[in-house]
Amino acid sequence: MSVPVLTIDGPSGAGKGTVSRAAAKLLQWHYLDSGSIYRSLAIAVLQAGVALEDLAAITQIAKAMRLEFDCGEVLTVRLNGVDITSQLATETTGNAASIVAAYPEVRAVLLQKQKDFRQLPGLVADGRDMGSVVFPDAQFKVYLTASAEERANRRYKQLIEKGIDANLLQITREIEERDRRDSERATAPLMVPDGAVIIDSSSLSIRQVIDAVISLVR
Ligand SMILES: Nc1ncnc2c1ncn2[C@@H]1O[C@H](COP(=O)(O)OP(=O)(O)OP(=O)(O)O)[C@@H](O)[C@H]1O
Ligand SMILES: Nc1ccn([C@@H]2O[C@H](COP(=O)(O)O)[C@@H](O)[C@H]2O)c(=O)n1
Repeated sequence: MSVPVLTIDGPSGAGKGTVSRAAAKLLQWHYLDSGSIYRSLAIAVLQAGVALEDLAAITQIAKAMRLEFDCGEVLTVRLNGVDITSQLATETTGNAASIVAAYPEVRAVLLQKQKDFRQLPGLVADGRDMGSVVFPDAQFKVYLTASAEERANRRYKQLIEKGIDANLLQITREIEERDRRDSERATAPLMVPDGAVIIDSSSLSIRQVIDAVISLVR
């Protein structure tokens, strides 16, 4: 029997990470934060001073980069041996990640790295194409969404709590731009995967969403 997978896809700020981490903990399954792979690549590209249009150099960096994940209470990521956790959550990183993630060549290089997370006793995988491309045979699929306004408010609060300077209007614009780029790209666009249960969390608490997701699996 194949290793069970619960995929949680959706737009930025819908609550995928929060809900996926909680679900993985409750189920005692592994956790894949696929966005952090694209974010790590974006950091590597920015650190190397490579332009976000330079596909050949970006693909090379994607092939060569060495990532280590520590999925404790807080996800820790090391890029080529250096802890980059504090840079992962910034909007600069997220926006650059969404640009490099649009290249099919880059996605092809990173596909196997994501599939390798499928280990017993099971996996909760969070991203944009988990249920459609990376784990199309997943036993449980969720598409988690919320209104752009609610997602921008959540992101704003999250950044302020982390002590990161933020502007609500700018975040709203960036979320809408990221939604557009992620949904309109030709390869692995953000979409509701076949067989996914859609949860709109705009007026649900985090607890209510976690309960709904867990009840699908149990
Ligand atoms: N149902 C909810 N109600 C209120 N706040 C929520 C809810 N779900 C998540 N949040 C909050 O919204 C913020 C964004 O959540 P999270 O980082 O999990 O989203 P995400 O979908 O993983 O975003 P991204 O794809 O950009 O990483 C967090 O501060 C989280 O606590
Ligand atoms: N499966 C995925 C996951 C992420 N991306 C791209 O990375 C950006 C950052 O992702 P976060 O979930 O950490 O916000 C996101 O905007 C996507 O462009 C992806 O393409 N596929």
